[in-house]
Formats: sequence, C-alpha cells, structure tokens
Amino acid sequence: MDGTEGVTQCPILPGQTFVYKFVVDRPGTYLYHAHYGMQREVGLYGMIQVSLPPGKREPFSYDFDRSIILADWYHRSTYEQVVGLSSIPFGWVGEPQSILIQGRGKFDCSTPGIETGLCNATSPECVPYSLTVVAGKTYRIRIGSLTSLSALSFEIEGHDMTVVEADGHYVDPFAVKNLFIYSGETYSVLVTADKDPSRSYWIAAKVVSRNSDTPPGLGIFHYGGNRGHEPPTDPPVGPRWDDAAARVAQSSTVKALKGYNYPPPQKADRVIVMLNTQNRVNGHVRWAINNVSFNLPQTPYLIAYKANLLQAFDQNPPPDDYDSEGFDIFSVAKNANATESDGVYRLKFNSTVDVVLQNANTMNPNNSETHPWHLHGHDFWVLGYGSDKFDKEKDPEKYNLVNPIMKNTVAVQPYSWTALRFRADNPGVWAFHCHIEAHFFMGMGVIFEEGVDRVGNLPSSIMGCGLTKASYKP
Ligand SMILES: O=C1O[C@H]([C@@H](O)CO)C(O)=C1O
Repeated sequence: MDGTEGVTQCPILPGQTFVYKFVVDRPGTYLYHAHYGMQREVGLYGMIQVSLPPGKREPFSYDFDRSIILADWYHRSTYEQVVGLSSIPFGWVGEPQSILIQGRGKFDCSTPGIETGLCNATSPECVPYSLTVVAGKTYRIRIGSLTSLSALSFEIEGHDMTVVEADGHYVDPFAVKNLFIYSGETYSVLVTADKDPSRSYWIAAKVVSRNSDTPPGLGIFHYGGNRGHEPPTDPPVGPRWDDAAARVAQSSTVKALKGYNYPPPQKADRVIVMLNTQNRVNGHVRWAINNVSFNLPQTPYLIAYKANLLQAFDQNPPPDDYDSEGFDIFSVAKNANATESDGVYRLKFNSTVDVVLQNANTMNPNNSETHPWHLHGHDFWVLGYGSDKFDKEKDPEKYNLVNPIMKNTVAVQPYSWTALRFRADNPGVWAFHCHIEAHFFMGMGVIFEEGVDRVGNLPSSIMGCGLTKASYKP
C-alpha cells in the first residue's frame, strides 16, 4: 500500500504516529505528500532522492547535485476553499497568489483584499531562493512540482538545460530553454554554469496552460565570487500560456534512454477510454470520468476487500468507455449532469491495461483545461499524445512501442488525448487521479484493483475509520 487515505488506509489522526516501511529498490527522484483532504496544498510534502548503490554510475555526469521543489501558494485556507468547492453556487479556488521556488515566493501587494502583513518584508525568510554555482561546473538540478493547480514553465535565464531523468527513469537526453512541468512530476536537468560570471541570472517558474495573473516564481542563479550581488534585471518572458502545441512537443520528446528501460508489451488486454468532463451533480460543480464523478468511501477500499466489507462501496464498476459517437469534445456538453460513484475498475492480475485520457470542453464555452494525471502503485509507458478526439482504429498505429518513457504522472492537454499502458502487476488498490488538488476533491479520479487476494493481513492501526471504526483499538 502507499498510504492513500480512503484508498489503502484510514487517516493518521492528530497525535498518532504511523510508520511506513518501504523497499528502496530504484534510484531516482521522487515526491511524497499527504493525501488527506487538501493538505498537500498547504505544504505537507517533500522530495526523496535515491542514490545508486556504491560502484554504480549514472549514465551522465555532473559535479553537484541540487534540488528544487516548485509549488503554488494561496492566502485563503484550504478549509475555506473546500467550502467554496462544495457550495451552491460554486466557489472556485482561483489562481494562487504566488509560485514558490523551494518554498519561497512573493505576491502582488496591490491585490485587493490581500493579507498585507508580509508586504515588503525584509526578514531573511522572505529572501528569494538562490542557487550559488561555480563557473564552469555542471549541476544536476532535480526539479519536482507539487503545485495544487498550476502547470509551470521553469527556466534559468540564458542557460540551456539537458533533461536526463523523468519520474525516476532515465531520459534520452535533450536540451530545452524552458522545462514544462506538471504537478506530480519530477525531472533532472543538467546545467553548466558557463555564462558571464560577473552577473546573476533569474531562475523563473511561470504559470502556463491557464490565463493566470499569478506573478512568476523567481529565484537567483548566482555565480559564486560575484561580489556585486546585483540582481538580474528583467525576468525572462517565457512561453505563451496558451501554446499547448509547444507543451505537447516537449512531452513527446521525452523518450526512454536505451539500455536502461524495457519496452512495453506490444498489445493491451484491456483498453479503458476515460472522457474527462466538468459536470453538475445535484447542482454541484464536479469533474467526471465517463460521466461518473468520484467520491472516496468512508471505509478505505483495501480494508473493505480484506475484511470482506464489500457493502462499503458501490460494487458496479465505472464504464470502460463513453458514447463517443454523438459526443462533441469541442462544445459545452448538452447535458452536463453526471452521476456519482465510488465503484472500482477491477483489473486482471498481471494483465496489460491501456488508458486513453480524452479531454473535452468544460462547462464554459471555448474552454478546456490541462490535467496532470497521476497513477499510484505503478509506472506506465506513455504511448502517445494527440489532439482532437481519439480514433480507436487509427491512433494506436501511431503509438510509440519502441522507446516510450515510463512515468507516473502525465498531462492531458486541452481538447486532446494522452494514451498510456501499464501492467497490473502490483497487488492492491490504487488511485489514478488528476493531481490538481481541487479537481481530485471535485471527483476527478478513479480506483484500480488488481490481485488484492495476494495482499497479506493488514495492520489494525490503519482501521480507525468507516466500518472498522467500532472494533478499532488504538
Ligand atoms: O474546476 C474548475 O472550475 C473553474 C471554472 O471552470 C468554473 O468556475 C476552473 O477554472 C476549474 O479548473
């Protein structure tokens, strides 16, 4: 299990201690975070770096290893946000006030209604993040995004970055000026400090894919020995927020490094097409997959399966497809109403499953959004991206079955589709959901089960909720 509240365990209650044990079986860069309510958004997260065993070497070289977590930051509490999201009329969370680089950011003090206590603060914790580099040296920078909403473009002014790792897998290296990064993803890039060392350069993280008024997150790429400490002048402009083609082009360039990955099975046993729509359920604004909006049950699935409490959730599985024939992904749906369920996609153990994420118009005209989808418990191969409506006959012919990258988070762009493949070889119950905090809360997720009969006895310490609460002894 992976500690997902409502899926594999009950929440850890205030004052409780819970110990997770896991086997560290693969080098790379990973993220961890709370999965209860919207706690991740308020900072309960971090990065895990797994080094190679002694004697082994990475397939690239660098002098120093650094890491940066990107996040976004709201002034309103998540409790207030949750009230808005679950109310009629609907109250959207809006754009964040800041983008944070390693926990540091700034905000526009002139925004009406903003909490101004910190405006123009000069205390050390308000100083931007600064990465001091030695001229001529190469840095591996591990970048992870844990934003609650924002897709970002990350760049270091004037310096190319070579992408070498994605979600813990080695990438066939390629150079970029700016790295598009979605919530839940990690990348490693190599950067050589080979520019004029007498000045500093911006590190910038700018919102893309939403027409956001959030100021870019800014840090400083600082050449050591630069006594001037002059901040750089104008931050880089970055790519246009609505240039989805540039984002797809970069995602499509991420391929597995030869010799370090294995290719996917050439055929799938099952194909699940998942239409992503914004809907109404009983007057509430929600997100739905194939017209089913997801709710977490009171009793976590893993506990319900193992304790034979199947009444804990809907035993009808959600549909494997939607009625694509009459569905126009480019328009507001004629009927925006969806149903709610906590049903499960039960997968045959060790089978190969394809998921095609199909994006569509929201309930607002001429609007479709980017969604970063994250799969628990597995890595998947990214088979391909395409615009418009997925064509079941023609599009699979274009899949990359030779060197697709394996990842655990992938974006689906506006009015587009993304296809992925995974092996259902990890016994248990696993969430697959949009990594935008508010969207998962609004029902944008599904649950997979495979081989749950192979899971051993569960510790009673995870059972303090739902149908097992009454017999729970802390
Ligand atoms: O879920 C969302 O709701 C708003 C908007 O569509 C309705 O206010 C928005 O931008 C989302 O991503």
